[in-house]
Amino acid sequence: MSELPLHRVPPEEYLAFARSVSRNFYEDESDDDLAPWLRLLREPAGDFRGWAVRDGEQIVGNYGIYTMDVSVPGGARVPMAGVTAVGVTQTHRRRGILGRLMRAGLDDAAERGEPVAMLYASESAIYGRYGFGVAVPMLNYRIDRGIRFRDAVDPTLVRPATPEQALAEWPAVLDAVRDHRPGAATRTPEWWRNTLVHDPASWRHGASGRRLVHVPGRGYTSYRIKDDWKDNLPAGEVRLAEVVAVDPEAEAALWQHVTDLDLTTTVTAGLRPVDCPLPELVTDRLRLRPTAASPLYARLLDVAAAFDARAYAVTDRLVLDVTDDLRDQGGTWSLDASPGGVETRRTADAGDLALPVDALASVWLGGVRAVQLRDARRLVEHTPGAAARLDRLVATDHAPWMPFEF
Ligand SMILES: CC(=O)SCCNC(=O)CCNC(=O)[C@H](O)C(C)(C)COP(=O)(O)OP(=O)(O)OC[C@H]1O[C@@H](n2cnc3c(N)ncnc32)[C@H](O)[C@@H]1OP(=O)(O)O
Repeated sequence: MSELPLHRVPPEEYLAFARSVSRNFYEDESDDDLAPWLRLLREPAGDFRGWAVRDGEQIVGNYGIYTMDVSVPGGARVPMAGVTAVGVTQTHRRRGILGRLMRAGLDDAAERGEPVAMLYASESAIYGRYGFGVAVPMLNYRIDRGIRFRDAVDPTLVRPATPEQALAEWPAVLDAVRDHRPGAATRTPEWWRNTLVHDPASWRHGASGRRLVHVPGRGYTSYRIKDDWKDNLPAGEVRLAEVVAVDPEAEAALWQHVTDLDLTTTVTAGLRPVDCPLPELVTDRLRLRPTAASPLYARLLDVAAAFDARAYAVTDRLVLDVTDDLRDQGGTWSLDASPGGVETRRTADAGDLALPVDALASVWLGGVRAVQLRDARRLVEHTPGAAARLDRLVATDHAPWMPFEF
């Protein structure tokens, strides 16, 4: 059987592309529901790239990349291919269509000089084979209403925000947080409008429209409330989109606000950093129930550029013996770093440790410890103590964090 044709999707085909994405996620979105997303795909500032495989007139495979950047330790921003909208029609699965789309997307990203591709996976078993490793582990919290805080913060700090105010002020708050949080991306103007202004009913999943509140210039959150009643008593759920704050007082004030809203009993907060201050803000932490969130995965496309872009905690030199079955990033790399500078280059020296490229992506932002990878037999130490030395080298003050999905 001949291979189905794969092509780069031009903007005039984005509606057919979006319909295909929606179908492959088993969603029945109307063209009206898809309109805000289409505006985002067509936004010149977004520079979206899409690929599709066709069978006759029908798109049977879709794959997209948002042109983004990601913060790295030290505060620099690195170009990043944000892989999204991956799907293959039910009747065409397990014939290698995703594999072909993935190769096309990663080739394009590498040619454009993006040293890393990142994605959220729908199912965790899919992307390791393409060299993606967990780079930003995160937590979800389910929180009881009325949880007690150690130190009460002035509740009047939290103010309602209009979408216009939020559009004007919140991007700068997110950007300031990225200076000390590796792993975070930002949004284009149209993306912010989809986050703050546009709100079709299909995005609400039975909950209210968004409520926007902020500590002006210092922090923000938006949430929906899912109204519910049990035994004639209110049992609503506050569904937080993201809580982002520059300073500890603003963060505490926002948590205090969202965890004591009348007519609710529960707060759900997704995609929190593993060092979220919330458990330390409260006296009764067992009323916070953390579970593992869907992590952000990374695929290194240029090991030297990715490791040269970030800052290091101590001075050391390690040789990493990397295997990469899919692309050209395998081989021995010398990582020669100090708080003052870094040089990552290919070397003929023997490796202090050996690991696959997906495990190297897990270590890149300090999100997963090399010692843990060694203990799981995903990294082999040739020089005793090399894994712990790598951990000391890549250590960061704050854990990596990506506050939103894409
Ligand atoms: C970043 C994102 O957008 S995540 C969203 C991903 N999309 C979805 O989950 C929507 C529903 N699922 C789908 O559309 C499809 O099943 C996809 C896109 C996940 C996979 O597409 P396919 O064309 O079937 O994948 P393809 O045939 O290229 O499979 C490649 C390999 O991955 C494996 N694989 C594919 N899907 C899965 C899965 N869900 N779990 C485990 N392994 C998988 C295949 O078995 C195959 O393995 P092999 O190379 O050892 O034979």
